[in-house]
This record gives sequence, C-alpha cells and structure tokens, in this order.
Amino acid sequence: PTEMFTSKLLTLVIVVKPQQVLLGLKKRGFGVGRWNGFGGKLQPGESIEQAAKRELWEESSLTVDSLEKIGNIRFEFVGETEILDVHIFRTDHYHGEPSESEEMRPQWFDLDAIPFDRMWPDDIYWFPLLLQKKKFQACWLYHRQNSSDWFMGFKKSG
Ligand SMILES: Nc1nc(SCCc2ccccc2)c2[nH]cnc2n1
Repeated sequence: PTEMFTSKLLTLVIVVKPQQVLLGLKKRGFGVGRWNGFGGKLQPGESIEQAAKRELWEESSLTVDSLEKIGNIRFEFVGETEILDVHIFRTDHYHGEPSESEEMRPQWFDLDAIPFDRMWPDDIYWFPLLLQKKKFQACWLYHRQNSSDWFMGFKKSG
C-alpha cells in the first residue's frame, strides 16, 4: 500500500551549450562514481527551484538566471520504502566557469559523446528528450544487484 511509502524530493540541473552538456563526476555520497547533472536535496523552507539553483552553485560554482522545468523521474529500490522524486531542470544560460567542488568534478561533454555507460542506466532513455527540449515523466524500479543496479520501468514523453 502506498501509505507505507515516503517520498523525498530531489533536484537535478542539466546545463546545456549548443554542442555540449555539463556533467559532474560524483565524488562521494549518493550516486558516487557516476557522471550526472548537479542536484540534491531541499533544505527547509526552500522551493524546488531555489534548491536546484543552490545545489548547482554549491557543486559547480555556476549561477543561473532561470531554469526550465523539463522532467520528473520517480524511482525506488526494491525492498526500500522511500520513493525518490527527482525534479529535472535544463538551463542554457549560466554565469561563471564550472569548477570542481568536494562533491563534483565538472566536465563538458560533446552531445555525441555523453558517457551513458558511466551514468545512471535509465538516463539513456530520457537524455535525448531533454536535449530536444521535450518534457517527460518516468518511473523506475531499481534492483540493487551488487555494483550493477538493474531497473525496469516506463517513460512518458510530452
Ligand atoms: N541522472 C539521474 N539522476 C538520478 S538521482 C539525481 C538526484 C541527485 C541526487 C544526489 C546528487 C545528485 C543528484 C537518478 N535516479 C535514477 N535515475 C537517475 N538519473
């Protein structure tokens, strides 16, 4: 029954240039060792967008004027009672130069060289939609299988 489940809001910001996307190598914590956008949890009293901007700044030292809300992923791990509700934003306008933080090592990737094999495995299903500025929703059920998580689920675009 769903009342057994709690949900945790997370943010994720993907910074895009005409031919490249900015990803960070997660150096510790949740998703360590994977390339990802910048994000994390909300602090009390913060809106989702404020949290997204704060996390982007803390992890990459970039600031943005505006973020475009483009997607939502909900995922859970088999056997765990917390649903992770990731609000995904895209931005094409930012200020500053990306710099390494304790959390993340930022790097620009050409759009035809996105390191999907070193990212969350479901990203390959929705990154193309993000790059085409299409909105999407997805739900994933992850199975912790030692190092290689495997997952099932579905994505809805539009
Ligand atoms: N790209 C991506 N990210 C996440 S969690 C993102 C939220 C987060 C949490 C902590 C630090 C940074 C970012 C995913 N979960 C399932 N597929 C996924 N794909």
